[in-house]
Amino acid sequence: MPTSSNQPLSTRTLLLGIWGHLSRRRRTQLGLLLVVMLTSGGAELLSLGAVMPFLAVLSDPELVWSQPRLHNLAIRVGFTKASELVLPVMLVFAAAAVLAALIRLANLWLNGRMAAAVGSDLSCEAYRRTLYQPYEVHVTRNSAEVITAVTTQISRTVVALSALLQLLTASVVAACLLSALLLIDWTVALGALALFGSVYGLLAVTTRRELQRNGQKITAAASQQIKALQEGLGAIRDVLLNGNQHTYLEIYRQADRPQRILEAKNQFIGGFPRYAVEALGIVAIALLGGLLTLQKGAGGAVIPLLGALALGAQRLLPALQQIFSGWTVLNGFNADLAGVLTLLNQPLPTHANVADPLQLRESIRFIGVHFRYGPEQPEVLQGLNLEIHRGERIGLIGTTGSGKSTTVDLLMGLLAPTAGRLLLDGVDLYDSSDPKRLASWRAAIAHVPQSIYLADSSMAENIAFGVPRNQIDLGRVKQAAEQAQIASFIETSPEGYQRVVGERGVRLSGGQRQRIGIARALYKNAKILVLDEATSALDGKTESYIVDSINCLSASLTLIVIAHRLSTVAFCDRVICFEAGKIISEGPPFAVLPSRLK
Ligand SMILES: Nc1ncnc2c1ncn2[C@@H]1O[C@H](COP(=O)(O)OP(=O)(O)OP(=O)(O)O)[C@@H](O)[C@H]1O
Repeated sequence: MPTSSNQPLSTRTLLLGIWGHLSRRRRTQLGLLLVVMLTSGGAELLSLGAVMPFLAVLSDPELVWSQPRLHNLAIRVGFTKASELVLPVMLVFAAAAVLAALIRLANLWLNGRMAAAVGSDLSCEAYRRTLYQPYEVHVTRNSAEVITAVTTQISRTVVALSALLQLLTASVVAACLLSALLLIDWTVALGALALFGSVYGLLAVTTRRELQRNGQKITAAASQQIKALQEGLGAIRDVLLNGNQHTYLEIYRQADRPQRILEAKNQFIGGFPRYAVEALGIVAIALLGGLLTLQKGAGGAVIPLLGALALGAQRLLPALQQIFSGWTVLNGFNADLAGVLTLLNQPLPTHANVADPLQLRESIRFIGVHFRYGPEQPEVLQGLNLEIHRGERIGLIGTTGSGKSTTVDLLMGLLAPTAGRLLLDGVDLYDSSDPKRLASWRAAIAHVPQSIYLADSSMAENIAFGVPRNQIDLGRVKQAAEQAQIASFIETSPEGYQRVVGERGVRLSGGQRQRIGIARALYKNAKILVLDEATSALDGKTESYIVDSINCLSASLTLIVIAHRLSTVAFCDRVICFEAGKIISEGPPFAVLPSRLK
């Protein structure tokens, strides 16, 4: 399952793992973004460097004018007296500040765009890899956890990436500001670094564990929240009948409340040092001001130095705070990064996914097939031996849970045998020399499952399921609908095949949903048709019309019908009866069914 393990990987390892999934183009863009960050830092350096001359000229222009080097430079540029220096120096200072702000702004915008682009790449890649997982992976997963991973965890990963980019920008800016402060007064710069560095360092060491622990709990609660929503809304009929909304609300609340509280806690940890450190900064500057005045005397020499240091601190402290809060976000979202990385690390199948349908010539054969849903699970099929010939109509019957649906899932290549072999015309379905064999076999089969999933789109789109809207063959849709005995119902509505069925087909009856499912399977025009309790909601007359039209399809159509209603399989060539994962009897319906009907 795509959640983090109990032993969290370090944030660095997770980020490197995610980096490994980025395309070369994105990595190049991130490299260019680093250049923008460096420029941003350079601009900060420039604007801070411009403060000293600006304040020096403002506080005492004559002092500057009296410096031989500056004086010569000013004369060469065309100035004649000290007071003329004020305006140009002010303009240079303002221009440097505006330029620095513009570059930071561009940097901020690019950071956001880059985090969004990387987030979208990761999100699509995580979903792509999830979709490509074999069916056995899907049946053992909890869908709420998958939905949480593909939605919430990806969104939180985007926030973490954005925080990382801001952290990097702030680190470059802080390094540049510190270099400027080192040039202005190295003792003060080093003192500031030691003071603020140790405060933030101490906080980082003491809060890291808690941030990560909270993050893990938030992820688990987010998954519980989606589960609670799915359960409450999925069982809405029962909830309304039983009037137990409060029970479902309580389940939801128990997942939601701790999540919000933990999120607030992590946000507080990331934000609270700001106020403490700012106060510390002001105290340090006040102390420094007093000290410098005592040392150098009040007036002109102290003000520019103090001004530059104050401005440096005013810029440096937010940068340090951004580094810290970015770091807290990364650690707090550690569990989400781990979840996303687990999705990204899902292996992609080596065999092809799309292929032309396989033409079955003779038979499908199960030889000593065993199956279990997991290493710890009981055996569901126990040495199944069965041969189905091309064009045969086979009925599968038996007690509930005896393994009929599992058998057809194996037959369709959705599940692979735990032991034994499945042969198509004598060749193993999992023959490794033909990477297209499995996809080609799946393409040859149409299936109507026990519960049909209907998308909240039109009848036509639901029948031609998964076909892009502009490629739907409406003629084929109508033909399939007629064969499935649903055409007259669809055509009575003014919107006809464009009528929307509602989420999961809520606007339809159970029998109508089933007939759309049958029409969907018939649209595929497959040579092998599997009906798993596909007509259970239909009245006997409608069922027999459908069976008649399926029987007329083609002599070469191989039909496998699972049914509890024994009359449904009475038309089959052969009926196979299952019990506890084994075939207990098989033969023509007249031989097998009477004993079952007793
Ligand atoms: N995803 C799964 N994980 C674990 N066990 C499963 C899973 N799906 C089915 N089983 C188990 O496998 C056994 C066979 O189930 P299967 O659905 O094949 O039976 P069935 O004969 O089709 O039943 P029914 O007639 O009720 O549809 C059952 O005991 C069931 O509990």
